[in-house]
Amino acid sequence: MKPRTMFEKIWDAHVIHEEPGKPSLLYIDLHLVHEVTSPQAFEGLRLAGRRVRRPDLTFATMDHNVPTADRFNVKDPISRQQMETLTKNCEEFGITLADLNSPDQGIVHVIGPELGLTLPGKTIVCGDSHTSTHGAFGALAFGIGTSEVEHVLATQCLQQAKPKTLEVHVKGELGFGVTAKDLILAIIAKFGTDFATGYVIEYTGEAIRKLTMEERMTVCNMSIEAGARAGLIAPDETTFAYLKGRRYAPQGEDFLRAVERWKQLRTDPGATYDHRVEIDASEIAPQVTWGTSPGMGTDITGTVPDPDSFPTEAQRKAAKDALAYMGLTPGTPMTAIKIDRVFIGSCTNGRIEDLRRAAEVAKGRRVAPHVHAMVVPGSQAVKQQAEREGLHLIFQEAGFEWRDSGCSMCLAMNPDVLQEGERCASTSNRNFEGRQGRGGRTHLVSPDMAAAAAIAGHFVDVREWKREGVNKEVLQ
Ligand SMILES: CC(C)[C@H](C(=O)O)[C@@H](O)C(=O)O
Ligand code: SF4
Repeated sequence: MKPRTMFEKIWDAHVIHEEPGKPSLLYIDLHLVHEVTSPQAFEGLRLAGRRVRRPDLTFATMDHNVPTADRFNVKDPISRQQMETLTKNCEEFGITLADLNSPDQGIVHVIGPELGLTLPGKTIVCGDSHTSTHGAFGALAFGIGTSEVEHVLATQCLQQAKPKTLEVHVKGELGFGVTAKDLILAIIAKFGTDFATGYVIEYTGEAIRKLTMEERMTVCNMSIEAGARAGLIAPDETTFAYLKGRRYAPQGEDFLRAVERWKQLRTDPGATYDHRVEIDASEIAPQVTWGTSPGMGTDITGTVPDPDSFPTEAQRKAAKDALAYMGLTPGTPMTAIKIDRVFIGSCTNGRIEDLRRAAEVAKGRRVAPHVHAMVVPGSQAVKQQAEREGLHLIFQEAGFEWRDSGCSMCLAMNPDVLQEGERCASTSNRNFEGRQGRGGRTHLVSPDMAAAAAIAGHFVDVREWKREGVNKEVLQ
């Protein structure tokens, strides 16, 4: 048999029908549902008198609209309606729902892996662009639109044009204090926000193999910000160890058999990708974005760029507009940018390891007096775990707010929003105009960098803070 990439193996195993020049019909193994993109889909089913084809392969949660300070007090009428509608729909159609009372509730892309719903080799869809997160397990996972949500609910199948394959090879090793978030931000800054349009990325190389599952999720999460349909990382011992014992993962003998199958998923030697790019992890510094797209970022040691330094007219204009919106002046050192708010959370960086990293930086220090900082666990399970480890106390003692799980300030769909002109160090994945609130200014960073910025009141090179023997007081 011809050598195949991991993408081709998963694709081939799920194609139900194929015709030249037409999209293929794919079988979907797991359909994740949240309150924002599902109401019309269920309504469509109801109008057509259809049932959900596989309620057992469908799993729902509420995340975008959930208030994180007082979660049962949903004041916004649209938010409340979306959440109530989801509850009603799940009851009527027999779908398991992690609602506000459930210890399983959380951001859809955090709970799927946590519960072991996300497994290697599966096809996974959700009406949400960051479904790419689940690719960290070697699952083909991508976002779909509301009409497609309805189609999958009704049939458990989906029409899809076959994407091309792109290898992003990450050689070397990430340096001290440099995280998976910095890696993906650097990849997007280097190759652009559309370099992977039409492709499924497979991340390969030494640096990727060394990442933990949570770090791999951070990388795959932002594949969509590079334009990719999905991101994939081959499952290995790290993956299997993470999945072992998870509630919905195969158990006992079944697990061992599954591992044998999952091992076959990796790209065969000699298989070719449609395109390939390479980056050296050892050359990456902690990143901070300065603009209004995730690709507009630079090293913490750098400066706000001069729009005139960009090669094309379109880029020059985009940079100029972005700096005007962000209220930044070319040549300003990144470390001189003062911030008002800090948000640590989201499906990019709201998992336990992210909170541990941030807590390590925050420990024994104080949030700067002019900064309002908050930590929002990605799920209730993450929250429980963090509290067992005492991380909440570290954060609270340092002056961070400690919240309940939800999308929170990743996007302005709940009470956590930036005010006009406020500047935020955020561990989320999008820095578009108005993303965190009208007129709000978002700088994307790692959890480590966000925690350090909260304390200093401006961006700092967290590597300095992490080096042993350094006098903390002096650095502040
Ligand atoms: C609300 C939802 C449809 C949206 C998405 O698809 O990604 C949101 O999660 C986001 O991050 O912008
Ligand atoms: S945390 Fe942000 S990116 Fe993730 S699903 Fe929620 S809104 Fe979308």
